[in-house]
Amino acid sequence: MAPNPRVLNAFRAMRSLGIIEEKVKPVLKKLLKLYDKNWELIEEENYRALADAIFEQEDELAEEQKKKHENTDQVEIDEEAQVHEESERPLKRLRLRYQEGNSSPRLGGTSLRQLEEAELPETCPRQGSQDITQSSQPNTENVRAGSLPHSPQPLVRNKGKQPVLPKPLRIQEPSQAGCTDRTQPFGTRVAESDSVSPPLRLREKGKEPLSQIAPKDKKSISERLPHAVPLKEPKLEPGVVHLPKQKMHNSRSLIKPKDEPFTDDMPQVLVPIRVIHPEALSKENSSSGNGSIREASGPEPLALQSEDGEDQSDEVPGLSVERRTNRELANIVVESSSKLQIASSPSGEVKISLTCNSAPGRTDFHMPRTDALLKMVEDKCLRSFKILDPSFSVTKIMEDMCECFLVLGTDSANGSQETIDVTTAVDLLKQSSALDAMVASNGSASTLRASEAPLSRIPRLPPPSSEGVADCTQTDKSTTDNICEIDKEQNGIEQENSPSLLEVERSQLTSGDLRSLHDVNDIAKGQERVVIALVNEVNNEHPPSFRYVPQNVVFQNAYVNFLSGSDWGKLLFTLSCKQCGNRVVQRGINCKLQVFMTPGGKGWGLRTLQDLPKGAFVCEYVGEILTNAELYERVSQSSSGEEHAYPVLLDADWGSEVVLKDEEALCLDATHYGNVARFINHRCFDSTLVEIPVEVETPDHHYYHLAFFTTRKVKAMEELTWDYGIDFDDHDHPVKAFKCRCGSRFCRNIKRSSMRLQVNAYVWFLEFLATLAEICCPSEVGIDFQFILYSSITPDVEAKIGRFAKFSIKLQDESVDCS
Ligand SMILES: C[S@@+](CC[C@H](N)C(=O)[O-])C[C@H]1O[C@@H](n2cnc3c(N)ncnc32)[C@H](O)[C@@H]1O
Repeated sequence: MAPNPRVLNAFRAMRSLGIIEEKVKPVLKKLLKLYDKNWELIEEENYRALADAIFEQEDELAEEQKKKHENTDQVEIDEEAQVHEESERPLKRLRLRYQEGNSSPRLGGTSLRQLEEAELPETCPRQGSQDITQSSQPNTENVRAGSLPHSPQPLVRNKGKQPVLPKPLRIQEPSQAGCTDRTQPFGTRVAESDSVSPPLRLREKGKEPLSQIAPKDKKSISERLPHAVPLKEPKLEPGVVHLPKQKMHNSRSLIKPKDEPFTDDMPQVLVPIRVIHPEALSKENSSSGNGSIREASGPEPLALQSEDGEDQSDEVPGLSVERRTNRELANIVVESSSKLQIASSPSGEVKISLTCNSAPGRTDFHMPRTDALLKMVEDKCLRSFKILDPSFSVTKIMEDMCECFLVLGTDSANGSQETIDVTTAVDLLKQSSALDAMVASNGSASTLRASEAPLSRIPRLPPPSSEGVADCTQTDKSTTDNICEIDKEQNGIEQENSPSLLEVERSQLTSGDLRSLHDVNDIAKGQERVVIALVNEVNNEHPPSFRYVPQNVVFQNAYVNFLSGSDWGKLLFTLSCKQCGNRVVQRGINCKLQVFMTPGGKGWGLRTLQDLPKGAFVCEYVGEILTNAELYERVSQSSSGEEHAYPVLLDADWGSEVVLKDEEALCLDATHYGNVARFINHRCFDSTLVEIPVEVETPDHHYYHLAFFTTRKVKAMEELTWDYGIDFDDHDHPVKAFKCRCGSRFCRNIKRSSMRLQVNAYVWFLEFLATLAEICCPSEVGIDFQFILYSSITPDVEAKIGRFAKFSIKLQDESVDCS
């Protein structure tokens, strides 16, 4: 009998991850049984469930073996335990989470045992309710999730949530007819003087009572801070964008993007992130000028340098000893001259090992080097890991996954040694943003981290001071020409407090750039692939004061976890799901944009100079990564909300029962440091952009990027807008929302008659249902929704709803009670 092609495909998929058939077979059998032969569940996400189940089984086997070993030699136990504890801790913690019924919202993170316990129909990742909340995305044509009648978010998040298997992203880039991914909204600012601008608030989903995320005994930042923009989920072309999970937000929260990352099950090691800056790959040629693609002239400036390496963990309340230790370790590793080796033996075994030699001459990291710490590094890092099976090929994976011109080592085909010196690897890595992402987001424990050392990382900023950015505002305002001079003192302060930051910026800017804060011909000062001009044809307002950074920067205590694991299989598998989204975001802005003074009183805005297709990546929301506590501090210290109109909360603890403290939860504040996204204005309805969270460095939920994608075709010169999700009726908010001038038909800031509101609510609801049906019931499944529409609904709304075949619409001359 001919082999089942689906089985063969499964084998093939696993083979590409380095898993041999012998290992696949039993697990596949089991899964098929569990899933009642529902192949789709197995095939989803490039066989993620299968791969995870295999990995899980391997882990369990290893655990068993370890136990056996422990029983036979008690003496060895102690030593072994010491050695293994560090690397295994994350896994243990992970399991603990599962045991506690915490997150693991995805099938991918579910063990076989769990699968057995689970009721398949319930856990089906395609089940409507989960996917719906996850993916309902506001869009011109579809429901604005934010306006949907969501039920209140339970206090305990995600408990009982069914696993959700995100579909692989299929990204289109603007240059190639569109891109996709996930973005995130942000804040508000006082455009005119009629209101105080609140920080960007969570996208309020209609007027639902949104859940309290904070512990009862303590007001979280989201409660204390004013308006924030809630995350809304894009509903782009089915199959094109993978939509993040959506959560309810406290209407007082700042923006909290939700996503359903792929690797809830991955082990974590808490170490400071050392993000490899996405180097632009090949630069595209073009003419310079407004919005044009910048012509490449040599290598892209290397990105931001890392934090200074100070033992800041000590300053961070609540940081565990483990975390500190890992931070120290990481610093030490970076500090040392390290050698990363990836090798495959003739028998096919692949090993990754790191050797660390103290480099006494180096002074660029401030972490004190002590013998004890170095010893720890040696104990815990100088190990080789058996990684994968014989069919695993470093070269192939790297080439396949990163589409880069990286060729690792030699003679992989004949099984001889492939060895990459870390320096060589780093040089090569610099040329591949995708590979950067891979290393950054999944670097195997302490192994790959070493390779980051020479690369750029998220810079850590000194606290803002009165002489710092704020002064620059003054300088900026007083400048009459188009250039805002940087306050000299600011530089001095930064130099003193954070030499690394200055160094980073120097590496990014020409000496001429260093002198100017804003160049209206290119506010990005050459840091983006494109030139972004700023024009003001409306009034005399000067360019705003902030420092342009193309990439997020870390402020003070913000602590970004670096998820890692010693399992390359997991690493690569995860990447295979995420690479597209990450890559498109990391490549940076690729379309022609312009900052302009809006004629409608919204202040500066952002527009496109070229037609954009639906689903095109526009830009990332870049700012300072702060803890919520730091943001609160900033906001409470500022006299007006205006200067803090740009923060966005990251939903750092979604997918977990654990409520992060304000000292741990993160947000992005583009007030002082930001990119072009800080100019994107709010629009209540029919906004052109949607925000999508993208995990680039780490698949945990603590930190991620926010990327903006178009929700529809956007014409050249159209303003790019985003629904901040502000509840303009929330008058209890500590900070009053700005008066919305979005001008959209369904502006939420316009007083309407109750009848009108009722109609609006009803329309929103219908749109929601339509989206829901579209997402969870693809065409092959019919849902016969019967709607009775209020007859005064305009023909275009009717058409919009009517286009979903699943809906049959009946018009009546009766009012509909929307409640
Ligand atoms: C993230 S900033 C957007 C850029 C801002 N317009 C500027 O000039 O820098 C958010 C601020 O812009 C203004 N804004 C954004 N959308 C608006 C809208 N629809 N109506 C009025 N003001 C708006 C508000 O002052 C808000 O606090």
